Amino acid sequence: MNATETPNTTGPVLELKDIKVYHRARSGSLFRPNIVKAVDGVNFTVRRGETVGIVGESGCGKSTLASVLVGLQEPTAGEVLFHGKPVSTKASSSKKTFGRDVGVVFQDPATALNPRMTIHDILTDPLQVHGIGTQQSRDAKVKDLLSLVGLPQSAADVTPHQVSGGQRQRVAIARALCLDPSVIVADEPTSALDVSVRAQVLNLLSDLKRELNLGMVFISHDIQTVRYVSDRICVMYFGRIVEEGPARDVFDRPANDYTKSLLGAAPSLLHI
Ligand SMILES: Nc1ncnc2c1ncn2[C@@H]1O[C@H](COP(=O)(O)OP(=O)(O)OP(=O)(O)O)[C@@H](O)[C@H]1O
Repeated sequence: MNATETPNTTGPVLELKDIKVYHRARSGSLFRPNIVKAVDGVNFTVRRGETVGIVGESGCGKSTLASVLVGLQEPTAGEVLFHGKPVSTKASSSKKTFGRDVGVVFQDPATALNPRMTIHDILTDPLQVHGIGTQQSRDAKVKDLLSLVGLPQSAADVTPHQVSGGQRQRVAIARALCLDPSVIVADEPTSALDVSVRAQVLNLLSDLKRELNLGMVFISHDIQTVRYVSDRICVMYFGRIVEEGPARDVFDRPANDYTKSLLGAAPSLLHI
């Protein structure tokens, strides 16, 4: 992606403009293809120090949107702006620059982390790939990251499968932070975790956003979880954002019928 080298620090760090991702469905024919509009004209902005929550039911396009946000998918139409400048996933050298500035946390740390690598190596690998630092400075970075995410220093020497699920997700968060990104995209980061540790991971993400002044995009099917961490909420339905606003307003005074139905169906915060 073609990220800018001289960031504009006052405006949004990330901006999506009329993003569309269309797929050709298997059910169509060669001459009359059926088109699936996975994302259909999405606009939103993320500023440093704020969490934007994206919520919607399965199939509404959240994962597709996440893959556009982290540069894994080229949109059919629309523009991603990073620090005010357009980026393109087609330009591979600049994609690397953008990739450094957007950290990603996926749903399941058990599959997202290489089970054969020690946590030390998992955390130094992105630094090595980008040719950043010396062995000594990378080792120091691992120490800083482990304490930042609340893991003991001894965790560096073990593999992901030797720590608990909640600790594994902390490792994944540390890895997302190791290149000092300005934005984190967290796609269902607590859905694969035990209920008992979900709140801890959510609190960690909120603390890191504040401490590091990160922009954060938090994606979940669960409106209660999204409410817990988000400053602003975008409600997605069939590829579109049908409601957007400050988390409290969306929660207390939902304007859209779909948002109301999501809220009506949501379990209490105790279940997150
Ligand atoms: N490669 C593809 N080809 C055809 N249709 C696709 C493709 N990828 C996604 N879709 C469709 O696009 C829509 C949005 O999918 P997406 O996975 O983004 O939704 P989601 O909200 O993340 O759902 P989930 O939470 O279940 O993953 C769905 O109808 C899905 O079937």
